[in-house]
This record gives sequence, C-alpha cells and structure tokens, in this order.
Amino acid sequence: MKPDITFYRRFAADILSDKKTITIRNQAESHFNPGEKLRVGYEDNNDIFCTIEVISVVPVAPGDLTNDHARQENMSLAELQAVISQIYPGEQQLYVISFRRIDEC
Ligand SMILES: CC(=O)Nc1cc[nH]c(=O)n1
Repeated sequence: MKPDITFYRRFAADILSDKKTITIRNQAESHFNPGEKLRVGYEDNNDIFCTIEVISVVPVAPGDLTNDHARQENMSLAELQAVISQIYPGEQQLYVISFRRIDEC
C-alpha cells in the first residue's frame, strides 16, 4: 500500500525515537487534518515505516521559524533553515504539521 506522506530516510530514526514531532511542508502537502492517521514511508522507495496521527497543521513563513520549531525537528535553527531552503527554495508559505507517532511498521 502507498504511504500517505513520505520522509527522507535520514529523518526516519528521529521519527521512530519520537525526537522529531513536526514536519514542515509546502501547500501541496498541507491538506492533512487533525486526527487523521497517516501511513509514513521512505521518500526513496515508498516502504512504510510507521504510522502517525496529525495533531495540527499551522501556516508558517520560512522567516518565522523559531528555536521551538527546530527543537521539534531535533535540529538547531540554523540546520532547520538550511534544510528548508534546500527542500523548498523560494517558497514563501509553508505549513507546520505536528504529529505523534502511533506505531512502527
Ligand atoms: C520527502 C520530503 O519532502 N520530506 C520532508 C520535507 C520536509 N520536512 C520533512 O521532515 N521531510
């Protein structure tokens, strides 16, 4: 079965150990709703590695990212800003998807 959302493989360990509890996405992936349960897969092969429940989806401008966002990504703010500008160059509107991991697969 296809995942509902995918992550780069390098983020999987942090998700599975509950150190990463948000993901920042663009409009194309802002359609999730609180309470929705999502199958989570690897970006490179779509293999599913866990399930998460969406807690909230909140708009954020890249310039408004904070240390609190970085802590929830298990990164420094400088690392988070670099990752976001690499994945979403030039995007002015992003969305913070907060989640809790339900289980490993
Ligand atoms: C596949 C993909 O886009 N993964 C992302 C993007 C932004 N944040 C994140 O945690 N994972």
